[in-house]
Amino acid sequence: MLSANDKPANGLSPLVFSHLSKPTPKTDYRMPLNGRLSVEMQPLQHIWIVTGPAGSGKTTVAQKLQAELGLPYLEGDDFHTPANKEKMGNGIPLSDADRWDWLISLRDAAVNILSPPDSDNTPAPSGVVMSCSALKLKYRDVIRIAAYDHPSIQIHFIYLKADEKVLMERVNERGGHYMKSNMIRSQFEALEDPTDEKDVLAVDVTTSPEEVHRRVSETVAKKLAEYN
Ligand SMILES: Nc1ncnc2c1ncn2[C@@H]1O[C@H](COP(=O)(O)OP(=O)(O)OP(=O)(O)O)[C@@H](O)[C@H]1O
Ligand SMILES: O=C(O)[C@H](O)[C@@H](O)[C@H](O)[C@H](O)CO
Repeated sequence: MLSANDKPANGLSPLVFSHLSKPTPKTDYRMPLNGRLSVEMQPLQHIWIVTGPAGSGKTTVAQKLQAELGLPYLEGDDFHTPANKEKMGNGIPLSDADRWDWLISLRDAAVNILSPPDSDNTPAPSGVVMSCSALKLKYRDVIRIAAYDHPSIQIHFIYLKADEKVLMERVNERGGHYMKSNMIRSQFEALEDPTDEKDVLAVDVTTSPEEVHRRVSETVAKKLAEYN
């Protein structure tokens, strides 16, 4: 159950850092200096980050969600350097240092999609869906910086929850992907379960893809209804 403090108020971003102090909303210099909209009136935009260890179904879920919401999509795997992919393909887990630039580039790509240059003559989308394992709290915090810098951005992690055995089976059956089942143990070793973080929507994915999609759709719809 949400408390009044959890509800988004008047277009201002709710604080997504559960462990940092609340920033004073800054003037957004993307707004025209003589702009008629005050910072508080900027439309909210959502970043939906489908998260979880390898094999949890991030790509499967995120693609369906982006189609359903009609939003642009960023596939986290596409942002890894060839060196990172080669490392994972050779069964070597990524280090924090390997993941740092990847997380920053993914976050910046999401922010850029939400703020197309005026010259594009395209309206800014109301959100973006991305897949990103974001296994540790500090990795999720790298993404949360987007909302810290842009108070109109709302961050939502959709955490796909399943145990190691289930993911091992799924990845074993999947062909043609650099990430093999020998990496699942290390993914769980790195995982800091995000379920209790304020901006996390946890979904049990130990069920069929159709049921997972239904659960995710329902969870996202409920979250969006809080903004009405
Ligand atoms: N609910 C499900 N039930 C059974 N199999 C599933 C389910 N969801 C996804 N899969 C299958 O499990 C495998 C992993 O799914 P997917 O590639 O979407 O996961 P991922 O989290 O994006 O993985 P990675 O992080 O390694 O890229 C795929 O073969 C996919 O078809
Ligand atoms: O943080 C990581 O170790 C990586 O991001 C992996 O999770 C992969 O990108 C993905 O899951 C590969 O299949």
